[in-house]
Amino acid sequence: MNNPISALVVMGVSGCGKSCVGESIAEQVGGYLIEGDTFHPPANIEKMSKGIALTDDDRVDWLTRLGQELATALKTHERPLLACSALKRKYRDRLREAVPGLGFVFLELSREEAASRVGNRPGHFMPASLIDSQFATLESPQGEPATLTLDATLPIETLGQQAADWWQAANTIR
Ligand SMILES: Nc1ncnc2c1ncn2[C@@H]1O[C@H](COP(=O)(O)OP(=O)(O)O)[C@@H](O)[C@H]1O
Ligand SMILES: O=C(O)[C@H](O)[C@@H](O)[C@H](O)[C@H](O)COP(=O)(O)O
Repeated sequence: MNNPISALVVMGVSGCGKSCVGESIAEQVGGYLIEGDTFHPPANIEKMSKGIALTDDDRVDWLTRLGQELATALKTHERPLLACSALKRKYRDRLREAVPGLGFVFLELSREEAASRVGNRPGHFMPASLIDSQFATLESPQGEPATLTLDATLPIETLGQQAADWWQAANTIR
């Protein structure tokens, strides 16, 4: 008997592809994507724009809000997804408390590739100078329940397909 996955978080450091791959998964499964960055309070955006890394305290209310958004989406939409860095175990556990059966897709990327992507992304508040702090904060989710790790250098469509297949397989009654 497998454990079904109710909703999915696409996680990892800035630039790993959470938004792009989240969109691709949503397209492939007919899902509803919540963009976590749009729920940061203005003070968090201001900090990051100035090149100052967020602290645990800065992220508490944001994570609570994201848990609420996901829980609400579960009632109103089929297959909700959340694009959210979710860098630490305790951040992920906060989301799991809000949404039982939550799955995580971890997009694994090197520091160099993440810095290059963020440096070349126009019109975004996140500076490449914060990449080091993202990696310093990151706790890999490998070994945690309902977690899939993918090589974030694969094409976006491939990543979307792999995640969609994994989600579907978890929810197929055998
Ligand atoms: N698998 C990929 N291969 C090549 N480029 C990618 C891939 N995923 C994302 N990108 C590019 O990297 C940048 C960051 O992607 P984005 O989805 O915004 O990441 P995140 O939401 O994790 O910060 C964008 O310019 C995007 O086009
Ligand atoms: O927890 C954090 O430190 C932030 O959520 C951070 O991880 C996030 O990456 C930024 O908001 C930039 O947005 P992108 O992840 O879309 O680059």
